[in-house]
Amino acid sequence: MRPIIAPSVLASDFANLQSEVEMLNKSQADWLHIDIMDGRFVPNISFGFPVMEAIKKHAQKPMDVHLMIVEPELYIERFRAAGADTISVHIEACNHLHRTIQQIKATGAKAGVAVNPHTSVSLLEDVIEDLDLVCLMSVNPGFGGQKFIHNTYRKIEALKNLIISRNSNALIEVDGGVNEQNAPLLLEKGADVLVAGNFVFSAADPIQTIANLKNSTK
Ligand SMILES: O=C(CO)[C@H](O)[C@H](O)COP(=O)(O)O
Repeated sequence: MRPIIAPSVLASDFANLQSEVEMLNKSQADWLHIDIMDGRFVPNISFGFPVMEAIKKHAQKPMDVHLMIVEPELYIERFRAAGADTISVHIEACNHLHRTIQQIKATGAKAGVAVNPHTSVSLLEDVIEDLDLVCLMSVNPGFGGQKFIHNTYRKIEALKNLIISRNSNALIEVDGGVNEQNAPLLLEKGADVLVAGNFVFSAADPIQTIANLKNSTK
């Protein structure tokens, strides 16, 4: 099966956000990946509800929202109201992960959990059946344009085994440093969703670059 491609709007030209979103509408992108950073969970601040709502006004594809914030449970309903179709919270930011996953599902959004490079996927063992998505961070979160962390391949395999053993429907998303070179091996290991920021938006032809990622084969 072809991968789901989710370009990260974080790497787009914010001064021309409408045309960037229209470009994604025309492209083979499946989802728009929306990175929310609070300056506390990660050492960077991206954007919040008004920008997300502006994106939603023009987007013709689902919004995949990655919350890099502390206490995400305080804002789940607002992100859903702002247009999130999938909401991922960080396992490292949740004291009551099971409750937060149920809270996301109660809004009607798909529920995801994001996992930092240092966090073992084995910690998802008791919630994997409840998840629609696991976002494996292949860079330390907070910034686009970083180098892909190689250990991610091993984590995809471990996560895939966990998903199969628990009969879970969770998709495996890889986020950070994804490009045309590493995409085939990511897919071979079991990735379903590829997030790409700089690789797409710095390309001379982003539409063609998205098509190339979409056509990556195992
Ligand atoms: O979550 C993120 C950063 O925390 C970004 O989505 C991720 O880094 C993608 O950007 P790039 O493809 O440029 O690495």
